[in-house]
Order: sequence, then structure tokens, then C-alpha cells
Amino acid sequence: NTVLEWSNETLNVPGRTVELPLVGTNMIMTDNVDNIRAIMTTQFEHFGKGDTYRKIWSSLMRNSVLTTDGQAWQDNRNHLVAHVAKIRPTDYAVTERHSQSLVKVLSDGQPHDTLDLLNRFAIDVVSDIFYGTSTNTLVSNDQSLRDAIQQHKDRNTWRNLLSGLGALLPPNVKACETIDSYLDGVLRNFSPEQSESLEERDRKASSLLGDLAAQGVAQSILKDQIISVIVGGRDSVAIITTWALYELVRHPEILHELRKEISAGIDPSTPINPAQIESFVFLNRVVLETMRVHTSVGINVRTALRDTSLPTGGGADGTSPVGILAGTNVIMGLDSVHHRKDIYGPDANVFDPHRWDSNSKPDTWTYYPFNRGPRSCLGKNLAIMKVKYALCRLLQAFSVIEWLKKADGKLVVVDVDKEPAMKTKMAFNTKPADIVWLRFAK
Ligand code: HEM
Repeated sequence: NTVLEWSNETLNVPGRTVELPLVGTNMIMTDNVDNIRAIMTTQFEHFGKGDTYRKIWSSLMRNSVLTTDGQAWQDNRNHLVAHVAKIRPTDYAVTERHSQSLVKVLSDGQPHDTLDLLNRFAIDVVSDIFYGTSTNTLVSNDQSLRDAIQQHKDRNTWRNLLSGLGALLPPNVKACETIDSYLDGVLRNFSPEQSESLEERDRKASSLLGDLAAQGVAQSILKDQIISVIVGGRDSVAIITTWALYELVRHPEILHELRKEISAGIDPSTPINPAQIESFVFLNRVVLETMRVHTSVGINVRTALRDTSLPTGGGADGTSPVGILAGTNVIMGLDSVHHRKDIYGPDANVFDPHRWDSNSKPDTWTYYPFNRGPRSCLGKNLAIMKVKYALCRLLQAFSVIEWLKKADGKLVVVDVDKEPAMKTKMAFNTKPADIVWLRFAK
């Protein structure tokens, strides 16, 4: 649970680039922004997810945009771009519906595993938007899909850590079958004509799945696209919203300021429209700061697809180019950049949305919650909308939010002034190391 602190300390050398002495694999770690820029953009073709990652993760993410490189990746991205990169007006109504389900579940006065509920919220919204039939995990007793994705990730995180050896180990076969049978069911039951209303029929027909199916795209490619929006659109939204709530509870004065902005701008009984979300300047700063302090892909790895070099970070003074052999794994310490004191100042580790008061547009090469360049997040706009929408509705619905922790087998309310900060763990994404138990009250 200290991987982020470790990466930041380890990189505190001239050139901020180090070779990690691991047996059986070449590994370089860097948070030098010139090197990150090269990997993400100027030398984009030299680096990719690589064969080992694909062998391990295709059991969950198939041959989708999330696992492929080269032409296969480009083809996948082309299938998705028109739908995933834009927000349709109906997406707000969908997000409103699932936000209300979230509020309902949280209204029982009990502490909840916030990340789990927000994962369910996120998957319910993306399934509804991209193929018109929500997983409805927030309201259903059947959590088999959620459990299968989790079990799959838990096993594969270990396989990933073992790198080439991990690729030889089997994935969680039962979880694979559950996910595959879910995807088959989505395709089998997809029928816009049988919708209950004209609005629903049009929404399904013009969705990602409706559009690709109408173009005659093969079934296995359709499954690749569906799983990429489910996996891509789930964890990060939940992680960022969970960290935002956690930071708001720990900073009552910021929570108060945000509540004021939201309550002056929207009515709890009418859906929130795009202009209203756009108008919330402080909400934007809270989300920007949450994604800086708690980057959901805080460590991102690329494999060199050929012999190449990084522009800087080598030699005694850290300014020479660094030779990179094909197959070398290069770890980008993105969270580490976000905590660099030479970039963000002496208070780089402090959560302070006001740091964005005079500069509400982050610098491209020192702020990367969504990556940069050709492989940046396709769902960025939707992601930000979902996070903001959920926060607005939760803060409107509940006037009290408490953070609880387990002590002697019981959950007790935390004294936020005394409680040490939550650690971050590495598990596919970078996320809270412990369960974030929150209790909401009206
Ligand atoms: C706050 C929420 C989100 C964050 C912080 C986030 C962040 C990221 C990051 C860092 C990547 C690059 C991953 C890599 O290089 O391996 C990525 C890729 C991607 N994201 Fe997101 N994401 C979020 C939400 C979403 C949503 C809602 C969708 C919608 C379906 C989505 C779809 C994708 C897709 C399809 C890719 C793959 C792009 C490619 O490889 O070409 N993301 N995201």
C-alpha cells in the first residue's frame, strides 16, 4: 500500500528515471515529463501494451481497445470513438435515473462500501448508455457480474505482477464464463424494435451497439467493444467519486463551499442540465484536484515494441538519452508527477481545490488523469459528467456524511482530524487501500 510513495521517493534522482533491478525482466521507471511525452506522443509507435499484458488481460478485456496495439487497437478505437467520445442529451436523463437509485440505496442510514456502490452506479450508467439495457446492479440482488469482474481482476493483478510467468498461469475460469455468458446475453437480447417506448427504441438503435450491429460488425468484435466500455467506464469513475467524497468529509470547509455552489445552482427535483454542470466552477476544481491527488491510473506501464530510446534521464547527471531494448517495461509514474513539489509546490501532497483558482486549465504535460496523446481516455467527457452528476445529487440529498472505520469488529465514526490519511493500493487501477465506509443522512 505504499507503492506511490515508493515510486516518488525512488524517482528523486537526477533525470527522474531509474532502472529497477528485477530478475528476468528489463524495467525502467520514470516520471520525467519529457520521457512521458515521448512515450505518449512523439514515440507513440515504439511503445504499447505488449504481448504479456495482452495474454494476461485478454481473458477479461478480450481483443479490445484496452489490450491491443497497432492496427487492431486503431480499428477498435475507430469503432468506439463516435459514441464514447461524445455525450448525447439523453445520457443526462440516464445518469439522473441511476443517481436516484444510488441515493435510494444510501438512504437506509447504514454505512456502505462506497467504492462498491459507485462501481455499480458506473456500470449501470455505461451499460444503459452504450447498449440501452442497464445492468441495474444498484437495484438487483444478482451481483454475479460485479463479482466475476472483481474475481477476475484480483487473479489477474497477481498474474500481472509475475509478468511473463503470470501469463502462463490460468485466469479465473469461472469468472470468464460468467462474463462471457453476460456478453452473449446482451447480444442475444438486443432488439430495439421490442422497446417499450419510441424514446427507448431510438436510444437503443442509436447507441454504440445499435450502430455497430446495424453496420453488420461481427459478433465477437461487438463483444470486444461492449467489454471495453464496461471495464473502461466503471472503476475509474467509482474511484474518483469515492476519493472526492472522502476528501470532502476530511475537509468540512471545502464541503461547505461546494454545497453552497450546488444548492444555489440546481433544484433537487429537476434533472441537471449540461449548462448547470458547466457553471459549477468550484465543483470543477474539486474534481480536478481529486484526480491530481488520487490518480486512478497512477502507474501506467508500456512495453517497448522495438529497440528504441527515451530522450533523457540517463547518465550521471540524468540528462543523456536512455537506451531501451525491445520488451523492456517502462513504468510511467503519473501519480508521482502529480505529487512533485518542483511542479505543484511545497504543498503538492495537500488536497486543495483552490490551487486551481487562478489556473483552471491544467498544464498538458504535468497533469494526466486521462493520459495524453493518441491513447488518451475516450470517455473523458462522459467520465467527468458522471462524477460531477453523482456528487451533485449526493450532496443535495444528504446533509450529513460520516466516515467510519472498523475497530474491534464494529464500524465506528472516525475523528477526521486525528485519523491518518487512507493509503492507496495497486490493483489494476490505483485505488483506496481499505474499504471507504461512508454513512449518509438527510
Ligand atoms: C474519471 C473517470 C476516468 C478516468 C480517470 C479514466 C482514465 C483513463 C486512462 C488513464 C486511460 C488510459 C489507460 C492506459 O493507458 O492503459 C483510459 C483509457 C480509456 N478509457 Fe477512461 N477513464 C475514466 C472513465 C472512462 C469512461 C466513463 C469511459 C467510457 C466508456 C472510458 C473509456 C476509456 C477507453 C475506451 C479507454 C481506452 C483508450 C485507448 O486505449 O485507446 N473511460 N481512461
